[in-house]
Amino acid sequence: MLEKPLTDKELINLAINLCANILGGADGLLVVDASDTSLGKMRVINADGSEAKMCGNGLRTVSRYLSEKYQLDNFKIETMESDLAVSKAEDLYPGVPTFSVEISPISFQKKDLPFSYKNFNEMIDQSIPEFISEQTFSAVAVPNPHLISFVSDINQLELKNLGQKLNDQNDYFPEGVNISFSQILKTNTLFVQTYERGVGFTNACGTGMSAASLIFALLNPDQFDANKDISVYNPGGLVKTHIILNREHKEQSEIRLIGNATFTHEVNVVESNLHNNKLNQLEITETDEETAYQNFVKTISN
Ligand SMILES: N[C@H](CCC[C@H](N)C(=O)O)C(=O)O
Repeated sequence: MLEKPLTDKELINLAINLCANILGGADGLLVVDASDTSLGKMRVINADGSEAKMCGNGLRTVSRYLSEKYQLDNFKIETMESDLAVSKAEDLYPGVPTFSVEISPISFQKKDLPFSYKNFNEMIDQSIPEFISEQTFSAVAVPNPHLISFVSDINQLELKNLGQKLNDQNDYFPEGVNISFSQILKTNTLFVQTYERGVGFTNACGTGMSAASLIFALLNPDQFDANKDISVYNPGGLVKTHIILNREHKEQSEIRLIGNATFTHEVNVVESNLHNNKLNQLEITETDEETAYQNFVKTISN
Protein backbone atom coordinates (compact mmCIF):
# COMPACT_ATOMS: atom_id res chain seq x y z
CA MET A 1 0.00 0.00 0.00
CA LEU A 2 1.35 3.44 -0.89
CA GLU A 3 2.09 5.94 1.90
CA LYS A 4 0.18 8.56 -0.12
CA PRO A 5 -2.35 7.57 -2.82
CA LEU A 6 -1.58 8.78 -6.31
CA THR A 7 -3.67 11.72 -7.49
CA ASP A 8 -5.86 11.10 -10.55
CA LYS A 9 -3.47 13.20 -12.63
CA GLU A 10 -0.49 11.13 -11.42
CA LEU A 11 -2.43 7.94 -12.19
CA ILE A 12 -3.18 9.05 -15.74
CA ASN A 13 0.43 10.07 -16.45
CA LEU A 14 1.72 6.82 -14.93
CA ALA A 15 -0.71 4.64 -16.91
CA ILE A 16 0.23 6.27 -20.22
CA ASN A 17 3.96 5.91 -19.45
CA LEU A 18 3.77 2.33 -18.08
CA CYS A 19 1.57 1.03 -20.91
CA ALA A 20 3.77 2.55 -23.60
CA ASN A 21 7.23 1.84 -22.22
CA ILE A 22 7.34 -1.08 -19.81
CA LEU A 23 7.57 -4.80 -20.61
CA GLY A 24 6.76 -4.32 -24.28
CA GLY A 25 3.53 -2.52 -23.52
CA ALA A 26 0.33 -3.09 -21.55
CA ASP A 27 -3.39 -2.58 -22.05
CA GLY A 28 -3.97 -0.60 -18.89
CA LEU A 29 -3.15 0.08 -15.24
CA LEU A 30 -5.14 -1.59 -12.48
CA VAL A 31 -5.24 0.25 -9.17
CA VAL A 32 -6.12 -1.62 -5.97
CA ASP A 33 -7.46 0.65 -3.26
CA ALA A 34 -8.87 0.02 0.20
CA SER A 35 -12.66 -0.36 0.26
CA ASP A 36 -15.30 0.30 2.94
CA THR A 37 -17.65 -2.29 1.45
CA SER A 38 -15.45 -5.10 0.11
CA LEU A 39 -12.03 -6.71 0.51
CA GLY A 40 -10.59 -4.14 -1.91
CA LYS A 41 -11.48 -1.71 -4.68
CA MET A 42 -10.36 -1.91 -8.32
CA ARG A 43 -9.92 1.04 -10.65
CA VAL A 44 -9.11 0.62 -14.36
CA ILE A 45 -7.00 3.16 -16.28
CA ASN A 46 -6.70 2.45 -20.03
CA ALA A 47 -3.43 2.88 -21.93
CA ASP A 48 -4.60 6.28 -23.16
CA GLY A 49 -5.29 7.47 -19.59
CA SER A 50 -9.08 7.16 -19.78
CA GLU A 51 -10.78 5.46 -16.80
CA ALA A 52 -13.16 2.54 -17.41
CA LYS A 53 -15.94 1.23 -15.16
CA MET A 54 -14.78 -2.34 -15.48
CA CYS A 55 -12.09 -4.75 -16.69
CA GLY A 56 -12.85 -8.48 -16.75
CA ASN A 57 -9.26 -9.69 -17.14
CA GLY A 58 -8.19 -7.14 -14.56
CA LEU A 59 -10.79 -8.29 -12.04
CA ARG A 60 -9.36 -11.82 -12.15
CA THR A 61 -5.81 -10.60 -11.46
CA VAL A 62 -6.93 -8.26 -8.67
CA SER A 63 -8.92 -11.20 -7.24
CA ARG A 64 -5.74 -13.28 -7.13
CA TYR A 65 -3.74 -10.45 -5.57
CA LEU A 66 -6.31 -9.96 -2.78
CA SER A 67 -6.89 -13.73 -2.36
CA GLU A 68 -3.18 -14.27 -1.67
CA LYS A 69 -2.83 -11.11 0.44
CA TYR A 70 -5.71 -12.05 2.75
CA GLN A 71 -5.70 -15.85 2.29
CA LEU A 72 -9.35 -15.91 1.17
CA ASP A 73 -10.93 -17.77 -1.76
CA ASN A 74 -14.40 -16.17 -1.91
CA PHE A 75 -15.02 -12.47 -1.41
CA LYS A 76 -16.21 -9.26 -3.10
CA ILE A 77 -14.32 -6.52 -4.88
CA GLU A 78 -15.67 -2.98 -5.16
CA THR A 79 -15.79 -1.57 -8.69
CA MET A 80 -17.11 1.73 -9.97
CA GLU A 81 -20.74 0.58 -10.19
CA SER A 82 -21.02 -2.44 -7.91
CA ASP A 83 -19.31 -4.84 -5.51
CA LEU A 84 -18.65 -8.03 -7.46
CA ALA A 85 -18.42 -11.61 -6.20
CA VAL A 86 -15.14 -13.35 -7.04
CA SER A 87 -13.80 -16.80 -6.21
CA LYS A 88 -10.73 -18.95 -6.72
CA ALA A 89 -11.53 -21.65 -9.29
CA GLU A 90 -9.87 -24.91 -10.26
CA ASP A 91 -6.65 -24.18 -12.22
CA LEU A 92 -7.27 -24.31 -15.99
CA TYR A 93 -3.86 -26.02 -16.22
CA PRO A 94 -0.92 -26.76 -13.85
CA GLY A 95 0.73 -23.46 -12.92
CA VAL A 96 -2.18 -21.38 -14.25
CA PRO A 97 -4.02 -19.86 -11.24
CA THR A 98 -7.68 -19.40 -12.22
CA PHE A 99 -10.42 -17.16 -10.85
CA SER A 100 -14.16 -16.85 -11.47
CA VAL A 101 -15.57 -13.33 -11.37
CA GLU A 102 -19.02 -11.78 -11.63
CA ILE A 103 -19.46 -9.36 -14.52
CA SER A 104 -22.18 -6.91 -13.58
CA PRO A 105 -24.30 -4.76 -13.79
CA ILE A 106 -25.75 -5.42 -17.26
CA SER A 107 -27.68 -2.82 -19.25
CA PHE A 108 -28.96 -2.65 -22.83
CA GLN A 109 -30.33 0.90 -22.35
CA LYS A 110 -28.85 3.58 -24.57
CA LYS A 111 -28.41 5.92 -21.58
CA ASP A 112 -26.09 3.39 -19.89
CA LEU A 113 -23.74 2.81 -22.79
CA PRO A 114 -24.27 5.67 -23.94
CA PHE A 115 -25.14 5.52 -27.63
CA SER A 116 -27.46 7.43 -29.92
CA TYR A 117 -28.80 5.99 -33.14
CA LYS A 118 -32.07 7.16 -34.64
CA ASN A 119 -34.70 6.80 -31.89
CA PHE A 120 -33.37 3.43 -30.67
CA ASN A 121 -33.33 2.74 -26.92
CA GLU A 122 -31.68 -0.65 -27.43
CA MET A 123 -29.46 -2.06 -30.18
CA ILE A 124 -29.87 -5.85 -30.41
CA ASP A 125 -29.00 -7.81 -33.55
CA GLN A 126 -29.57 -4.58 -35.42
CA SER A 127 -28.53 -3.84 -39.00
CA ILE A 128 -26.54 -0.56 -38.88
CA PRO A 129 -25.42 0.28 -42.44
CA GLU A 130 -23.57 3.35 -41.11
CA PHE A 131 -21.22 0.94 -39.27
CA ILE A 132 -20.78 -2.00 -41.69
CA SER A 133 -23.41 -3.05 -44.22
CA GLU A 134 -24.57 -6.70 -44.16
CA GLN A 135 -23.56 -7.05 -40.50
CA THR A 136 -25.77 -6.81 -37.40
CA PHE A 137 -24.73 -5.28 -34.08
CA SER A 138 -25.73 -5.57 -30.42
CA ALA A 139 -24.79 -3.03 -27.74
CA VAL A 140 -24.55 -3.92 -24.04
CA ALA A 141 -22.92 -2.33 -20.98
CA VAL A 142 -21.29 -4.72 -18.47
CA PRO A 143 -21.04 -1.95 -17.25
CA ASN A 144 -18.38 -0.68 -19.64
CA PRO A 145 -19.75 -0.33 -23.18
CA HIS A 146 -19.52 -3.12 -25.77
CA LEU A 147 -20.62 -3.44 -29.37
CA ILE A 148 -20.80 -7.06 -30.53
CA SER A 149 -21.14 -8.44 -34.05
CA PHE A 150 -21.23 -12.12 -35.03
CA VAL A 151 -19.40 -12.81 -38.28
CA SER A 152 -18.42 -15.85 -40.33
CA ASP A 153 -14.85 -14.52 -40.71
CA ILE A 154 -13.14 -11.77 -38.73
CA ASN A 155 -12.04 -8.90 -41.00
CA GLN A 156 -9.46 -7.19 -38.79
CA LEU A 157 -9.22 -4.12 -41.02
CA GLU A 158 -12.99 -3.60 -40.79
CA LEU A 159 -12.82 -4.10 -37.01
CA LYS A 160 -9.96 -1.61 -36.71
CA ASN A 161 -11.64 1.01 -38.93
CA LEU A 162 -14.94 0.75 -37.04
CA GLY A 163 -13.06 0.78 -33.72
CA GLN A 164 -11.29 3.98 -34.66
CA LYS A 165 -14.46 5.56 -36.08
CA LEU A 166 -16.52 4.92 -32.91
CA ASN A 167 -13.72 5.97 -30.55
CA ASP A 168 -12.84 9.19 -32.28
CA GLN A 169 -15.22 12.16 -32.06
CA ASN A 170 -18.52 10.63 -33.22
CA ASP A 171 -22.28 10.98 -32.71
CA TYR A 172 -23.02 7.28 -32.18
CA PHE A 173 -20.92 6.48 -29.06
CA PRO A 174 -19.90 9.85 -27.56
CA GLU A 175 -17.86 8.11 -24.80
CA GLY A 176 -16.42 5.51 -27.19
CA VAL A 177 -17.05 1.77 -27.18
CA ASN A 178 -15.20 -1.57 -27.13
CA ILE A 179 -15.96 -3.48 -30.32
CA SER A 180 -15.83 -7.27 -30.67
CA PHE A 181 -16.27 -9.47 -33.72
CA SER A 182 -17.14 -13.03 -32.78
CA GLN A 183 -17.34 -16.34 -34.64
CA ILE A 184 -19.58 -19.15 -33.42
CA LEU A 185 -17.38 -22.25 -33.79
CA LYS A 186 -19.91 -24.78 -32.43
CA THR A 187 -22.29 -25.23 -29.49
CA ASN A 188 -21.03 -23.12 -26.55
CA THR A 189 -17.77 -22.33 -28.37
CA LEU A 190 -16.82 -18.85 -29.63
CA PHE A 191 -13.82 -16.97 -30.95
CA VAL A 192 -13.75 -13.27 -30.01
CA GLN A 193 -11.43 -10.49 -31.13
CA THR A 194 -11.82 -7.03 -29.58
CA TYR A 195 -10.76 -3.52 -30.53
CA GLU A 196 -10.69 -1.90 -27.12
CA ARG A 197 -11.65 1.67 -26.26
CA GLY A 198 -8.60 3.53 -25.00
CA VAL A 199 -6.21 0.83 -26.21
CA GLY A 200 -6.82 -0.69 -29.67
CA PHE A 201 -6.40 -4.40 -30.44
CA THR A 202 -5.62 -6.54 -27.38
CA ASN A 203 -4.98 -10.28 -27.02
CA ALA A 204 -8.16 -10.65 -25.01
CA CYS A 205 -10.84 -8.44 -23.51
CA GLY A 206 -12.56 -10.04 -20.52
CA THR A 207 -15.65 -7.83 -20.60
CA GLY A 208 -15.73 -8.15 -24.40
CA MET A 209 -15.78 -11.95 -24.20
CA SER A 210 -18.39 -11.74 -21.44
CA ALA A 211 -20.61 -9.40 -23.47
CA ALA A 212 -20.21 -11.58 -26.58
CA SER A 213 -21.19 -14.68 -24.55
CA LEU A 214 -24.35 -12.98 -23.27
CA ILE A 215 -25.40 -11.82 -26.75
CA PHE A 216 -24.55 -15.26 -28.16
CA ALA A 217 -26.85 -16.92 -25.58
CA LEU A 218 -29.60 -14.39 -26.27
CA LEU A 219 -29.53 -14.73 -30.07
CA ASN A 220 -28.63 -18.39 -30.56
CA PRO A 221 -30.90 -20.60 -28.40
CA ASP A 222 -30.18 -23.57 -30.69
CA GLN A 223 -26.43 -23.34 -30.07
CA PHE A 224 -26.46 -22.29 -26.41
CA ASP A 225 -26.48 -25.02 -23.74
CA ALA A 226 -27.44 -23.21 -20.51
CA ASN A 227 -26.16 -26.10 -18.39
CA LYS A 228 -22.59 -25.73 -19.53
CA ASP A 229 -19.81 -23.14 -19.61
CA ILE A 230 -19.04 -21.41 -22.88
CA SER A 231 -15.46 -21.73 -24.18
CA VAL A 232 -14.28 -18.41 -25.56
CA TYR A 233 -11.12 -18.50 -27.64
CA ASN A 234 -9.22 -15.29 -28.27
CA PRO A 235 -5.91 -14.31 -29.92
CA GLY A 236 -4.18 -14.77 -26.53
CA GLY A 237 -5.74 -18.07 -25.46
CA LEU A 238 -9.00 -19.12 -23.84
CA VAL A 239 -11.43 -18.23 -21.07
CA LYS A 240 -14.71 -19.79 -19.96
CA THR A 241 -17.91 -17.91 -19.33
CA HIS A 242 -21.09 -19.03 -17.65
CA ILE A 243 -24.34 -17.32 -18.61
CA ILE A 244 -27.57 -17.55 -16.64
CA LEU A 245 -29.94 -16.03 -19.18
CA ASN A 246 -33.15 -14.32 -18.09
CA ARG A 247 -35.07 -13.97 -21.34
CA GLU A 248 -37.99 -12.04 -19.78
CA HIS A 249 -35.72 -9.59 -17.98
CA LYS A 250 -32.46 -9.81 -19.92
CA GLU A 251 -30.71 -7.24 -17.73
CA GLN A 252 -31.16 -9.62 -14.79
CA SER A 253 -29.13 -12.27 -16.60
CA GLU A 254 -25.89 -13.27 -14.86
CA ILE A 255 -22.38 -13.54 -16.29
CA ARG A 256 -19.40 -15.28 -14.71
CA LEU A 257 -15.98 -14.98 -16.35
CA ILE A 258 -13.54 -17.80 -15.51
CA GLY A 259 -9.93 -17.56 -16.60
CA ASN A 260 -6.26 -17.28 -15.72
CA ALA A 261 -4.79 -14.72 -13.34
CA THR A 262 -1.18 -14.82 -14.46
CA PHE A 263 1.54 -12.70 -12.82
CA THR A 264 4.24 -12.53 -15.52
CA HIS A 265 6.64 -10.22 -13.66
CA GLU A 266 7.16 -8.62 -10.27
CA VAL A 267 8.04 -4.93 -10.50
CA ASN A 268 9.45 -3.03 -7.52
CA VAL A 269 9.64 0.76 -7.61
CA VAL A 270 10.33 3.53 -5.12
CA GLU A 271 7.03 5.22 -4.28
CA SER A 272 8.31 8.71 -5.05
CA ASN A 273 9.05 7.60 -8.60
CA LEU A 274 5.41 6.63 -9.03
CA HIS A 275 4.34 10.11 -7.96
CA ASN A 276 6.97 11.66 -10.28
CA ASN A 277 6.26 9.24 -13.14
CA LYS A 278 9.94 8.24 -13.24
CA LEU A 279 10.16 4.66 -14.49
CA ASN A 280 13.88 4.44 -15.26
CA GLN A 281 14.76 2.65 -12.00
CA LEU A 282 12.39 -0.30 -11.91
CA GLU A 283 13.43 -3.64 -10.40
CA ILE A 284 11.77 -6.23 -12.66
CA THR A 285 11.76 -9.97 -11.94
CA GLU A 286 10.19 -12.38 -14.42
CA THR A 287 8.13 -15.28 -13.05
CA ASP A 288 7.63 -18.68 -14.73
CA GLU A 289 3.87 -18.16 -15.02
CA GLU A 290 3.76 -16.96 -18.63
CA THR A 291 5.52 -20.19 -19.64
CA ALA A 292 2.85 -22.19 -17.81
CA TYR A 293 0.12 -20.19 -19.53
CA GLN A 294 1.70 -20.70 -22.97
CA ASN A 295 1.94 -24.44 -22.24
CA PHE A 296 -1.80 -24.30 -21.52
CA VAL A 297 -2.43 -22.43 -24.79
CA LYS A 298 -0.57 -25.18 -26.67
CA THR A 299 -3.05 -27.72 -25.35
CA ILE A 300 -6.17 -25.89 -26.55
CA SER A 301 -7.23 -26.04 -30.16
CA ASN A 302 -10.50 -24.62 -31.43
N1 LIG B 1 -10.93 -0.79 -22.59
C1 LIG B 1 -12.05 -1.04 -21.68
C2 LIG B 1 -11.53 -1.28 -20.26
C3 LIG B 1 -10.67 -2.53 -20.18
C4 LIG B 1 -11.52 -3.76 -20.47
C5 LIG B 1 -10.74 -5.00 -20.83
N2 LIG B 1 -9.31 -4.91 -20.68
C6 LIG B 1 -11.26 -6.22 -20.10
O1 LIG B 1 -10.48 -7.18 -19.85
O2 LIG B 1 -12.48 -6.24 -19.81
C7 LIG B 1 -12.98 0.18 -21.65
O3 LIG B 1 -12.51 1.30 -21.86
O4 LIG B 1 -14.17 -0.03 -21.37
